[in-house]
Formats: sequence, structure tokens, C-alpha cells
Amino acid sequence: MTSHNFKRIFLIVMDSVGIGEAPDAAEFNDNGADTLGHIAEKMKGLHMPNMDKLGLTKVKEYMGGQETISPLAYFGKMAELSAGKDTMTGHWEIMGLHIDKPFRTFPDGFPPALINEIEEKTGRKVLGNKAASGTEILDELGEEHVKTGDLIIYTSADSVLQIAAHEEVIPPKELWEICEMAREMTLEDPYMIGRVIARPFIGTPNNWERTPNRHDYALKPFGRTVMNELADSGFDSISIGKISDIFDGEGVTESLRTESNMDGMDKLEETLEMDFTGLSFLNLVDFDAKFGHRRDPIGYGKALEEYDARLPKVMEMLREDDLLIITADHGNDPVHHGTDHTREFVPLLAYSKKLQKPASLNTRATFADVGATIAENFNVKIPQHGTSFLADLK
Ligand SMILES: O=P(O)(O)O[C@H]1O[C@H](CO)[C@@H](O)[C@H]1O
Ligand SMILES: [Mn+2]
Ligand SMILES: [Mn+2]
Repeated sequence: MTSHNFKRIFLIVMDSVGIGEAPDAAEFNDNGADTLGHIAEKMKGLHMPNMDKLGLTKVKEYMGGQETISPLAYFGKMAELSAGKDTMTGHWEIMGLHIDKPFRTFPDGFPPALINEIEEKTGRKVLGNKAASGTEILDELGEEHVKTGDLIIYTSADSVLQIAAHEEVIPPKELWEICEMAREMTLEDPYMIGRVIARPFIGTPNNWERTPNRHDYALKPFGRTVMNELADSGFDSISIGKISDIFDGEGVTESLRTESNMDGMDKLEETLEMDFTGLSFLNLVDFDAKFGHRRDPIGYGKALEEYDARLPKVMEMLREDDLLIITADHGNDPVHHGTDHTREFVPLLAYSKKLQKPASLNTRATFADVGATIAENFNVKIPQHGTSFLADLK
């Protein structure tokens, strides 16, 4: 082991917090996308003093951001190499994979053969079968679903098959079973759907509310990730939030579920108190699910400020030989057209108490540089993709 190895690495993915259009944004119809920048403008000033102190404003100027002369963290930004801008592609790339064939998407609805099979196997009819926003489709079809018990099936620009059902019409357990069945049907070509998602909700017409009983059924990562290497070498690989779902449990030695960003930060603190050697990997999904897809820049901005306020405690709880890495998995600009993700650069911040002279990590060509760094740190097999920046952390 070299002198700069860290015993514990805490990785935070701020889901969808992009910092400006990626060089290939045009290929994704995302010219001009800028999640953080546009939120800050809509907020007439966004205040994340702790992210700024770490070095965020070194890589992203935004309204309300405070310039930092001596950042506490190494700072940089990363472009995504894979052919996709979804959560799984982003996270899998962070852990060392390169997804060159995008998952299948069904912007015009799923083929009749699949819908028929679902209807036959569940004994329920299907409503919707189109690309839609998850809240709007409840307004449109919620009442009919409650009357008939039919399944609301919808998708988005992502490779997802989502099934919504009222908890009093189809109890979550039954909905999960239906989703497991749909998962089995769509693992391979011609479907190869990234995720089947159970979307239980409660409430009454015009007051529908989605519940935390959401469950995601992902495909298994297409190759071995750094998490597999860690787990197989006897290190801890702790998942917080939906990380375990995103990797379908692959390379996860312990999983802590969360109900919200703040709950995620609570669970992160729990792992900061634990004695382990390896990785604690947190995803903060509210940014994306509650605000990005809902095109709610003010809600998004407030959530960012609320998150930022939790950082001093996290930094205080870090031990001398810990490393904290903060990044994101794609953008989701809440003032961009549509309701989907955006192809953007993501921030990269790396902080440790023992690092004395934080400097720039420049612009990285792939998110996999994070995975390569983690692999090198624990001396496990370096992924095929990615260049470690461990030696730069002095
Ligand atoms: O509109 P809702 O149901 O929130 O769906 C969003 O959530 C899905 C999974 O993250 C995305 O693909 C997007 O469609
Ligand atoms: Mn995401
Ligand atoms: Mn999303």
C-alpha cells in the first residue's frame, strides 16, 4: 500500500446535478442545457457555501456562487463517455464500465406483443402505454385505474417500463410481483429495458401522491464493476439509497434504503460512524425525481441548499484517512425542453483532511476515472475504462 491510501471512501452522487452542456450535447438534443446554472438564475442566486468552499465555483460559475481562492477539495469536471444519459449508464460508468450500445427506449409505447403478455400473465388490462410524466399520467388515468384495477404502464426518454397502481387497488407487494414478472419478460432483445419500476401511489383524484414503496428492477451491469472487485476482495461496499437497485445488488455487501435526500444524508452519517474498510456509496435521487423531471427549478434549488447545509457535519465526521468524492450521474435541467435528463458535464470534488494542497483535476474524459481511482486505492483490479487520479491527491 502506498502512503496515500484511504481506508474509507465516501462517494456521493448528486443525482442529475449537471454543470453545463457536454461537448456532445447536440447529439442528445441538449444544446444549452445547464442544470446548476439555470437553477441559480431562477433562484436569483443559489447559496451553497460549503460546496463553494470545497471548490465547486472553481469548475462552475453560477449566480450566487462564492469564489474560493484556496478550495478545500481537489476539483474538476467529467464528461460521460457512454452512449446514454440515464442513471444506470452514469453510475455504471462511474464504476468502470463503458456502455456503447444504449438501452432500448420505447418513446411510442411498448410493442403490443409485450403488452398482451403482461395482460395475459396478470389478468389485468393495461392503460396508458406511452411516454409520460409520472404525475401527469396519474391525473389522466388515476381515476380509471381505481375504477377498473387496470395497470397504468408508461415510459419516458429513458429505458424504463413503469407500472403505477394505487396501493388500495393493488397492494405494493402484488405490484412488486407484477413488476418482477415484467422484469423477467424484458431482460433481453428485443426489449432489453434498463429498468422496470413499480410506482405505487395513494390519494384521491387531483390529490394523487406517489409513495416511497417505489421499487426498481434493473438489468445486471454488463460487466464486472469496481464494486464487484471490492466485494470479492473482502472490502465493504455499502449502498445507500438506490445504488443497490442500480447495480441489481452486484458488488453490494450492505444496503441502506432511504426515503429522501435528507434521509440519505442521515444514513451517510451512520456509515461515517461505522468501522469499515472500503466504499460507502450514496445516491441522492430527490434532485432528479422530485425536481428535475418535474421541471421545478426553485424546488431543486432549495433541495441543493438543504443538502449543502449538511456538508459541514459530514466533513467534521470524516477521519484523517477517509476520502470524500462528490459527483453526479447526468444532468436534468429543470428549465430545458421536455421532462428528461440532459447531457452535461458533472462536477468532481475530492476531499480529505490529510490532503494539504488541493489543486485541479482538470476535465476528465469519462466518469470511470472515479472507479479507477477507487480501485487503485484498494489495490483491486483496475477497470478496463478510466484513469485513476489517486496519485494526484497529495
Ligand atoms: O416522471 P416519473 O414517473 O417521475 O419518471 C421519471 O423517473 C424515471 C426513473 O428515474 C425516469 O425515467 C423518468 O421517467
Ligand atoms: Mn440519475
Ligand atoms: Mn431521472
